[in-house]
Amino acid sequence: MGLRFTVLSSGSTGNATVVSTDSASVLVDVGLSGKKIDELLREREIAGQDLDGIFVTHEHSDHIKGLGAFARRHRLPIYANERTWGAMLRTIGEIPDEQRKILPTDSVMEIADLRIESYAISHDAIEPVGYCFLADGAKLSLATDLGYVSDKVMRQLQNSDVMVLESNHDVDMLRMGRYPWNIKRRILGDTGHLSNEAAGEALCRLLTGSLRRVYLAHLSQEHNLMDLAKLTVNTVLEDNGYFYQKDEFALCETYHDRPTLWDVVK
Ligand SMILES: Nc1ccn([C@@H]2O[C@H](COP(=O)(O)O)[C@@H](O)[C@H]2O)c(=O)n1
Repeated sequence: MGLRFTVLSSGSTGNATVVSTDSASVLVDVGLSGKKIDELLREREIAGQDLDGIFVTHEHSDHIKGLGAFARRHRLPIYANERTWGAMLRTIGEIPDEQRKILPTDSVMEIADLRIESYAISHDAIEPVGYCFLADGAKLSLATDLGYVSDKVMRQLQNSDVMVLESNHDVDMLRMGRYPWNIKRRILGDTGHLSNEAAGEALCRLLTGSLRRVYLAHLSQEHNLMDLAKLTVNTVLEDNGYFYQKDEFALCETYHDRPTLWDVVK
C-alpha cells in the first residue's frame, strides 16, 4: 500500500499522527493520554506494541501529554533531539535507557523502508522540529507549530506529495477574541502559530507539480473554523494566481476530536 498516514488528533487539546509503510509504523507526538491513543490506534487497527517508535516534535504538553505512559506501556523507542529530551524528562517520567534515542535536528534516519527527516522550525519550545517521511517515491511533510515558514523550511517542504500544514487561526478572530494580550502576541509572533493567511502564503510557494493534498491542521477551536480556514487559504491562492482543479489538488481536514481516514500518499 506504500506510505500512508492518519492524523489521530490535531490542535492544542492534543496532537498525534501515525505514519506507516508496509514494513514500518511510527507515531509522531503523543499529545493525548496514553489510554486515548491506544483507543484511537485500535480504531485504526494498529496495536501500540507494533509501532517501531515515537518521534517527538517538541515538549509542549499538547504533544507529549501521554508520551511517557504510552512509551513505557509498549516499550517503544522515543526519538527526540537532546535539548527536547532535557526539557521533557521531568514531565514524562522515567524512561528506560534503551528507549531513549537522540535524533539530532536536521538529521535523517531510516526504519526499514521509511526515511525520516527532522528539520528545525520556529516555535517557542526549546528546539522544535518538523518531520518529513519518505518511502516508495512518496513524500509526506508534517509542518505544525511554527510561527513562520523560513526559506530553509520552505526548501525542506519542497516536493512533498502530501502535507499536514498548520492553519491555526483567523487573525481577526484572534485579535477580537478573549485570550489575554500576551498570549495573542505569542500566537501571532514568529515563534507562535501559522494563521490561515500565512498557510495560504506558504502554499503559494509549495503548490508545485507533486503536491496533491494539504491537510489543514492545529486549528484553534476559539479562533478558527474549518470552512473559514479553507476559504482563506483558497482566497490567498487565487489572489496570487494559483487556480487548481479538484482532481489535481485538495485541501483536507484534520480534527481535534477524531482521526482522519488513512491517506495513502501516492
Ligand atoms: N489560555 C491559553 C489558550 C491557548 N494558549 C496557547 O495558544 C496557542 C493557540 O491555542 P488554540 O487553542 O487557540 O489553538 C497554543 O499554543 C495554546 O497552548 C495558551 O497559552 N493559553
